[in-house]
Amino acid sequence: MLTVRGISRSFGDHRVLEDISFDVKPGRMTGFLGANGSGKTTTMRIVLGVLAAHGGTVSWQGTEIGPQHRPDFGYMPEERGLYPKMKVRDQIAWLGRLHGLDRATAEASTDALLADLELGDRAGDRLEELSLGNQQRVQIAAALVHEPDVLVLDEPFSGLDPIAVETVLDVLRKRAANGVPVLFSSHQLAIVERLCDDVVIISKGRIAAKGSRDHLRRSRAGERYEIVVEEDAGWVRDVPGVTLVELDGPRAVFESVPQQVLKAAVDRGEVRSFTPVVPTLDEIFKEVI
Ligand SMILES: Nc1ncnc2c1ncn2[C@@H]1O[C@H](COP(=O)(O)OP(=O)(O)OP(=O)(O)O)[C@@H](O)[C@H]1O
Repeated sequence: MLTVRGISRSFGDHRVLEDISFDVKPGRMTGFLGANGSGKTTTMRIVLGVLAAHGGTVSWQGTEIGPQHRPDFGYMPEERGLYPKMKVRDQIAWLGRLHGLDRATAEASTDALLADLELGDRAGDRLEELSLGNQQRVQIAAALVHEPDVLVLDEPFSGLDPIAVETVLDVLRKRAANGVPVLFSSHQLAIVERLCDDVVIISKGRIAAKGSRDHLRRSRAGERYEIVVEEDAGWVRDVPGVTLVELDGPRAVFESVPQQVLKAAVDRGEVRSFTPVVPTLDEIFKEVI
């Protein structure tokens, strides 16, 4: 498990991280969310050890991380750092060798990854000849080529079309299914909602919410319900104690006194559906940041 405890960091007088703690568990995809400038990249750089924290610790498998752990990590930095003029396959295999793989293993791993990322036919092209989305996939290959034990990916889905997102998702899920903890930042909340098991949301350098995606959503479901009836649901606002949140013809979203609303609806005629409203990650995000 990757454990982040009490991390703080300032740049000059500007405190950008304060008491950041979370876990990235084996086999789980952890989405790291926050508005622009909230401190995601700074946190990930500290996790990787490329930036020092001013307080707190980062541990991997119970040991505080140090340079000896570098080969265990697969890192996709925010500032993408590959060589535009180098051929895709040569570049990825070379990175594999830099991480200690022998030539045959590096090449085999490169070929398998390029195939999984649907880049096999671009293997002999120079990076600069690829579209931005395909260059992004090459960056992902670069982070994965040495079969790292833990993945830290800064915005791996930015710039990908929906089909490419699926391709990359499959590749990352495969790693997670093999027990690799995956931490990734993203602004694409719909993707995070589908993909991640756990979520960490930071706001202005502090943890705003964290936990399993499902628990986070359920725990914030609160007292909100949706009812759909046969005809206009405007009467819901007249039920004593109710707070009407939204009304759209036969559909009403409201808070409190669910039993009374349901009983009134049954008395009036057919109820099409009656469900608690579980907030989306998008709604939780907007509420906590
Ligand atoms: N090297 C640096 N020197 C000074 N300030 C920095 C430095 N790196 C980051 N910051 C500041 O730290 C804060 C957090 O930045 P960071 O890049 O971690 O945010 P982020 O959540 O990754 O944002 P984004 O979503 O826009 O990528 C910002 O206010 C940024 O200006």
